[in-house]
Amino acid sequence: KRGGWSINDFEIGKRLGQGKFGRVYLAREAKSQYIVALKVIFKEQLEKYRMHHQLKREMEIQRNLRHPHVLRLYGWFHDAERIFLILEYAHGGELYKELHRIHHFSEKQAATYIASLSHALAYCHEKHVIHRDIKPENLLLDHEGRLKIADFGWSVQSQNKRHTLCGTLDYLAPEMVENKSHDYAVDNWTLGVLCYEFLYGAPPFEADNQADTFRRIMKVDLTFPSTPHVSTDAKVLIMQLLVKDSAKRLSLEKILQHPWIIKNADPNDTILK
Ligand SMILES: CC[C@@H](NC(=O)c1cc2[nH]nc(NC(=O)c3ccc(N4CCN(C)CC4)cc3)c2s1)c1ccccc1
Repeated sequence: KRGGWSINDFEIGKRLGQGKFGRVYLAREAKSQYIVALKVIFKEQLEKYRMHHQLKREMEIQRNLRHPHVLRLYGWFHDAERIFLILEYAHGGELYKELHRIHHFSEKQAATYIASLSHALAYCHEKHVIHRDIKPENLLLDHEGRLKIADFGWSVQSQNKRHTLCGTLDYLAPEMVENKSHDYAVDNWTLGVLCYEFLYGAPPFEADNQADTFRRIMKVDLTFPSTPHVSTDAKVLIMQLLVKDSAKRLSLEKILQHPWIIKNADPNDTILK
């Protein structure tokens, strides 16, 4: 399309999500009738949190990411006070709402999501993109229930200390909590946290307040409720990911070869590459 998009090209539908920097609406491109999600970010908010240039960088990255488990950013445009992102529409909504609705996922469902995330993260790491902010709120489901990592503002958000402090700490790896320089392995830690939460319905280091969550993360204070629906293999994988020394965490490749993943992940759902 020459000359770029404008808000007049779209019919806006219901509001889908609300975040710190903006809102997401269901929208339809008028000529093609193509359904998208339109994320509206207020420039004033961006300036206030000095996020503008970081947003630009993240948008460039996200635009170049093409993977079945990464939500597409088709394009963007802006007007005087807002920036609009044209995003893939994920018909199934937010994964964490599904998790809270059924309390926990089966081992097959949990393993499928962990395999999908591992494939998506391996792809992102090839492109030198570290997610750093994976949590159930950033995971969406498409019309077939397949996982999509959303919210391109990944390093934008995790680099902003204020945001992390007011958000949940449950997913932060020890090196993030200690504010050390971190590398790709933070995502492997997060996969361990997510695998635990998918199976037990709550993250492993949950506590009544931030200080206790910090302490539990730093100590890797990991306990498994005794429940019949979680196999030993699942616990072994979680223990191989929730390792304080980031160099010792299981690699993404090794996760995909793990007996629990091989046994439980649905090969159709975890699209290769
Ligand atoms: C991940 C957070 C991020 N979200 C996005 O970028 C988002 C991008 C994007 N694409 N498609 C979405 N779909 C939905 O949000 C959605 C929600 C509920 C749905 N259902 C309700 C229950 N029903 C039974 C089925 C249909 C269906 C789709 C979202 S959210 C964000 C960031 C900043 C501000 C707002 C939102």
